[in-house]
Amino acid sequence: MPNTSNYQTVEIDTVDCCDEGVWMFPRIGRHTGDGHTGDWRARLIDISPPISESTPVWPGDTAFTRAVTSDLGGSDAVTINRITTTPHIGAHADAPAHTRIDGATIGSVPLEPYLGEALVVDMTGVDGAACIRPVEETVERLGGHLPQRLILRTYPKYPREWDNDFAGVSPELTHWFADRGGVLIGIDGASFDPMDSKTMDGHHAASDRSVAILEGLCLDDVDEGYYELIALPLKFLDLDASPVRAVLRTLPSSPSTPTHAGEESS
Ligand SMILES: N[C@@H](CC(=O)c1ccccc1NC=O)C(=O)O
Ligand SMILES: [Zn+2]
Repeated sequence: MPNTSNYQTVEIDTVDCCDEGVWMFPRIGRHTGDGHTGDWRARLIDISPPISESTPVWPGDTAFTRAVTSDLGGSDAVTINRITTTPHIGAHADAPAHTRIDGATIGSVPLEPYLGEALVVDMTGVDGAACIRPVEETVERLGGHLPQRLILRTYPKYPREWDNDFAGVSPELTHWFADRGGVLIGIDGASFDPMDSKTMDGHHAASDRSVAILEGLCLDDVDEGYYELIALPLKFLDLDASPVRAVLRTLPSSPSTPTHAGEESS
């Protein structure tokens, strides 16, 4: 059978990030969309922090623990763990049910927001909640295109321990983005609202505008620019959130994607 796919996996590199590494899946192929032709290499960048018993969680929330219930190291035929954890751990998706009594649970939200083109914006120099101006500036600098997903980097280095001072997402940014067709906002901080919030305005703005929420993304070494986001929540029917395995796949237009226009790919 001829390979009719646009892409071929050719090798795997790893680059350090968040202890466990950003995985790079260099792929080579012919990209025929976006006006690009010829060979290019796509990388898969893992933006999920590792989950283990040392992963920080919200003070008072349920930490990750595990216990072996069946053990290959003993006399059992298989190894099985039992886990206990808050679903708000590591990279995770919040459901409307997290802040709304009648809100949808994570198992019943639509999946489209969690897959597709995303813009990563560097907010590391911004004080307080992520706001509109840096997004406008980045969009302007990159040629004016605003995709439906926005990923906000506020940490120069993702914290290994709990940080009380994470930046939330301003409700104004969520409304501005939703007005322009936005369907998802992701952030590296632990929550859309500051730790002392009682009103959860950042979460409510997202629910009001049907903007999906990702929190706890590890964006170390991710440059500003356009990527494909892949970060599906699990189908937990009754839960308020779900961990996600979040990755960014580079596009021909992503930072440092080499293109060799005109060359034939095999
Ligand atoms: N909004 C945070 C979680 C959160 O707010 C929280 C988690 C555990 C215990 C208390 C919390 N918030 C306020 O009391 C999140 O979405 O991950
Ligand atoms: Zn959360």
